[in-house]
Amino acid sequence: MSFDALMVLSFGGPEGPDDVRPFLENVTRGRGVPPERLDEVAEHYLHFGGVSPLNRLNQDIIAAVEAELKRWGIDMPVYFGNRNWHPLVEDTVARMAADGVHRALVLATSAYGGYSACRQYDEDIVRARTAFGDGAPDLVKLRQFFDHPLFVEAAADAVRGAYDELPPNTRDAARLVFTAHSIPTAADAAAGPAEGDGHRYSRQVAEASRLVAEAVGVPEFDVVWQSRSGPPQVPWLEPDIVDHLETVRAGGARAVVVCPIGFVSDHLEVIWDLDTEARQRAGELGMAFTRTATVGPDPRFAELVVELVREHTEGLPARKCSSLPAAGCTVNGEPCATGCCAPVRPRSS
Ligand SMILES: CC1=C(CCC(=O)O)c2cc3nc(cc4[nH]c(cc5[nH]c(cc1n2)c(C)c5CCC(=O)O)c(CCC(=O)O)c4C)C(CCC(=O)O)=C3C
Ligand SMILES: [Fe+2]
Repeated sequence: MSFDALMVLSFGGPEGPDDVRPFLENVTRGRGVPPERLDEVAEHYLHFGGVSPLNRLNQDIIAAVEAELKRWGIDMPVYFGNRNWHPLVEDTVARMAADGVHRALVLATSAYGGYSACRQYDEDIVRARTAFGDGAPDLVKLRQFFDHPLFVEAAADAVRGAYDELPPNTRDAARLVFTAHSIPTAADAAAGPAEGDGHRYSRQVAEASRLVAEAVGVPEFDVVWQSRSGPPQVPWLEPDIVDHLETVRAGGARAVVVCPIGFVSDHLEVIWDLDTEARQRAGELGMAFTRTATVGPDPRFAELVVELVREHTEGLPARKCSSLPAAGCTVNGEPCATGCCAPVRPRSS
């Protein structure tokens, strides 16, 4: 099938101190995130001058994908739109329509299923198309890629690189720990098709972690969570990385290699929650700490994106390393299966 364009659809992040509050309001509208948590997160952004690294990193990804498309002789402009900050997906879809785009592919910058990682990007697509009205371009979302060999290989190389950074005398006693964004346990239970048994997000994260550890040849590792939000009485996936470091130390480790397998880019939750908080906790516990690079800047990430594009334009077979479903390919934001990854709204208190 032919497509006129590719849109990279991401989360968005503030570009300066004055953006931080309105950005956070956009992210958390109607989601029951307590104001104290918002104050805390605003501080994290302000610590970096109110600028999230995410937008620039996405621009870098776009430049690499443009070059890779060109290398394959694929003539496809790449657009950029976000859920929560400028350029907002609504504006991008309007610009695409004005440029004469009738049908486009969409890369959501998350490898996984689940409401926040997949279905919410479908909602963004619906919102943007509805805002434009008649004549909005058709938008076909690329599938989840957590077990694509290029994703796994790029992450595995990053893990190898992180081991090399550890003081040599700690390497043999280092523990490999994978992290992904925590979500409410109810959201994880609802992840996947309505008819399925849920937990699509946590299972895919565990599977990606297993594949990467296997590629590196590390037999024992942990999968934990980070960046919990929401009110304390609502259960989220646990343990948290910072708490988990104590368990790692108690197990006799002298160093920890943390791989943020849940993310494509070194965005704020990676550089704050891992490089600042987790690193500090590891130091207090007397452990060496290294955090692996995310895969976004690796040339294999752009190769992966172009492979996903070619699955649609050339019928290229989907390469996968696991037997877990890689769903999330949707048309105009319709769920990929009945009730797939339906939102679990927090009960308002
Ligand atoms: C699964 C998942 C991903 C991975 C998939 C993907 O990448 O899409 C992800 C990515 C990201 N999350 C990000 C930032 C934030 N997430 C928040 C809040 C939340 N995240 C959630 C889940 C996820 N989040 C959830 C269930 C909430 C609770 C509120 C709600 O139900 O929506 C909040 C509110 C404050 C708080 O932390 O409480 C912020 C600021 C940024 C940008 C960082 C930057 O600016 O550099 C990125 C890439
Ligand atoms: Fe988040």
